[in-house]
Amino acid sequence: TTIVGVIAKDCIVLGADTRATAGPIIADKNCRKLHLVSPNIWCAGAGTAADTEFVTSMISSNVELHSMYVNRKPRVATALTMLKQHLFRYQGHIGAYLVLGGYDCKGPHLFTIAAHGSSDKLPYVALGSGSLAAISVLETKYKSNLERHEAMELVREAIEAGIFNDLGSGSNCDLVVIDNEKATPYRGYSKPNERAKKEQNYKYERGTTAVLREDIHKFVTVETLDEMEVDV
Ligand SMILES: CCOc1ccc(-c2cc(C(=O)Nc3ccc(S(=O)(=O)NC(C)=O)cc3)c3ccccc3n2)cc1
Repeated sequence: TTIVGVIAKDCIVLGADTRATAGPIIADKNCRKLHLVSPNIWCAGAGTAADTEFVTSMISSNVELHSMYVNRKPRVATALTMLKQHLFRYQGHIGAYLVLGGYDCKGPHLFTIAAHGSSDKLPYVALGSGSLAAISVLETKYKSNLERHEAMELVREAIEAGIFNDLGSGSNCDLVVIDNEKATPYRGYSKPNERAKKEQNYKYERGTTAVLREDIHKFVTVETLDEMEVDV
């Protein structure tokens, strides 16, 4: 998995690859690793898929309940605290490594949260097995006050570094851009591994291959089997 987050001039951009693995097996070539927490808060997840999906879904519900209770739009800090406390309570046994990003009344916010409940607040982050490849791109090219499209391209390049240099990452790049008005998801923002259209038509007419012999074996009943002489 490669997941990244970047703070730009007027928005937050989160990105993720779409490969799900089970050991050496690719279990899903187009899974979703960007999760909606609230209309203005999203979370990218690395680690155990069930854990990242469930913990973000649970916090999404609790953030909505809290928002209704206090009668205010959700804050990123609220989601952060709920996630940290829940993950700390389970002492790392919930395998969720998260990049939490959003835009609230206090402006843009970007955090990483590790499975044990520790967190960091940073201008750009990368998590997952592809994070070393991704962070090398961000360290090289990140600058403050990136324009929206610049930040989207930087995140795409960081995710594709993970896709092409980490076997645990692959397939496509999903993005979500969050500004002070709305969040815009881009499912399949880039698809650098799309298979080219097949050059040939591999459908052959019936009869192309000659039938040399046809033996039709009737079903053998148990009685027939008993009468049959079988060489062992
Ligand atoms: C008391 C322990 O507290 C901790 C604090 C921080 C981290 C941590 C984890 C990561 C990290 O991303 N680990 C990680 C790797 C692969 C997948 S995966 O999903 O691609 N593969 C598997 C098998 O989970 C997920 C997460 C990380 C990455 C970049 C920079 C810093 C980092 N720090 C771990 C423990």
